[in-house]
Amino acid sequence: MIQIENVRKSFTLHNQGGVEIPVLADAEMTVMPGECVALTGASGAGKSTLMRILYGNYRASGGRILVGCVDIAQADPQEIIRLRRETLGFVSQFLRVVPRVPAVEVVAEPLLLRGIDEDSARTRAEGLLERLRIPVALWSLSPTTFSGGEQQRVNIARGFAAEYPALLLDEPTASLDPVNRETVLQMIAEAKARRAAIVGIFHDAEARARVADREIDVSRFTPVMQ
Ligand SMILES: Nc1ncnc2c1ncn2[C@@H]1O[C@H](COP(=O)(O)OP(=O)(O)OP(=O)(O)O)[C@@H](O)[C@H]1O
Repeated sequence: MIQIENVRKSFTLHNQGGVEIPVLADAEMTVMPGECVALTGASGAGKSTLMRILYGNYRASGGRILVGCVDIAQADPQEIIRLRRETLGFVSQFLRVVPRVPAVEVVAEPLLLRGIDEDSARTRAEGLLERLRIPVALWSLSPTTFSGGEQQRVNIARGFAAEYPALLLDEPTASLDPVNRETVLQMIAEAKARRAAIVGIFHDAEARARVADREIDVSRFTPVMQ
């Protein structure tokens, strides 16, 4: 479902004399449907960079990144938008809050974009908010004023709403209490059971051990300095 081959990435710092920072070289990885792969490695190894490349936020300097049959390294912006709508979800660490949009609409949006009717989308969104213990009184409010953990749960509800075949998770349990953390681990297990291919960064070692089938240490892709 997700396959990367020979991926390279270096950053050019244009505002600092064009300095090149090589971050990844010869990165390879395959994630099958129903599998969860955890990216590990020291701080600065390139875990977030690899996730952003997989989501199409950063363009790889070379190589192939297949999600389904789309090569993200070559895809144009329209193809990436379609891929994100139909195939690839991303639960980032922080919710990008749009003022005045109620939490329930934030969660339902990916479903509406897929053409699901408003009532069904809303029912599913409410079900997820309830499961993640967001108080009903907050559903119709913008998450702008929500606590860190509440925002993270709204973000998780949004990421899991559409049941994507491929899912990227960046620290999904980071600021959660034990009960909600347990719910999220269960949701990840259910996504695997419905054959989603998952790539995650989990600093929480116990969570990682519970959901990940394999670990890939990203430092093995650190370029050798000449
Ligand atoms: N936009 C950018 N411009 C320049 N350099 C960047 C950029 N993003 C990341 N880097 C560099 O790439 C390297 C890898 O960073 P990255 O955030 O991917 O590491 P990480 O493994 O996710 O670390 P952490 O566990 O601390 O989040 C770092 O040296 C960082 O400085």
